[in-house]
Amino acid sequence: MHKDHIYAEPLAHIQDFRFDDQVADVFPDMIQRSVPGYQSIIQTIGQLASRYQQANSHFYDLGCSLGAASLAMRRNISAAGCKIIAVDNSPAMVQRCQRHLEAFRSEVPVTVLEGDIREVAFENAAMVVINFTLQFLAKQDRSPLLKKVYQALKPGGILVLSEKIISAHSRSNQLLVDLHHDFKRANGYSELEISQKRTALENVMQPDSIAAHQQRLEQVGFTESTVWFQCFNFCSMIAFKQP
Ligand SMILES: Nc1ncnc2c1ncn2[C@@H]1O[C@H](C[S@+](CC[C@H]([NH3+])C(=O)[O-])CC(=O)[O-])[C@@H](O)[C@H]1O
Ligand SMILES: O=C(O)C(=O)Cc1ccccc1
Repeated sequence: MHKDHIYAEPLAHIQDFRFDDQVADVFPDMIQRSVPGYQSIIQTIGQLASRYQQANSHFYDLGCSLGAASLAMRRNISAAGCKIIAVDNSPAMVQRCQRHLEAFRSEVPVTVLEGDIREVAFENAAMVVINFTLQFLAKQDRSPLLKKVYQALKPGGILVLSEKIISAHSRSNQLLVDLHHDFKRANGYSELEISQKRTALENVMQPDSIAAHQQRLEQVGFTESTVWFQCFNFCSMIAFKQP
């Protein structure tokens, strides 16, 4: 596995973070060392696929990167006529995701699409996963996407939404950010790596608060949602479409 050293040396000019070849090559290491609970979240997505599968339905992985959530769902689907659709707009990610999925055998078909999740049409969904992707969309694009997801879900279907979050209170927000930075340091990132990556993400990733997410989910039609995971400033929610 390739180790992430992208921000290890001082950069004269820190460019906005992009999901290019350089990032795709180190992505498993980067996400593992940067997102507390990432592995547990992926495993739980598999468990949820097992519980919420419906025959003849679609499972979407929006902003799939290398397809970790798709692989977890695929291992857990046994119902007839199911299909996974993984979407990402980064050619570097889509290329590697395709290869990754081909490396393991399965009965469940997976289609990997290179495209913008704001433009792709969804239908017939038992489960939609948006694992750390909504945070990269402009704020005004978030509700329209979630509305589209709500409309594509079958009765009894679920959305799994994982996000980096901010807290509205500055003291708690600062503590969660500090604890996250401790986590990165404990995983071998230097102060320079932490601060240069933080700068690179500043313009491209705008987290919402949990309250803002809950309000948006309700506004697009989800009458019930719950936070099932939180560690520091990272959380994962499940939103339900009524059966
Ligand atoms: N508009 C867009 N359309 C399609 N893809 C997009 C868009 N914007 C960003 N992306 C894609 O969303 C992914 C976000 S990473 C997801 C991890 C994965 N879910 C995982 O479970 O390992 C999270 C992170 O790096 O923090 C990248 O691959 C982008 O190319
Ligand atoms: O690294 C960080 O500080 C993060 O917020 C998480 C992350 C992980 C991988 C790509 C972009 C952001």
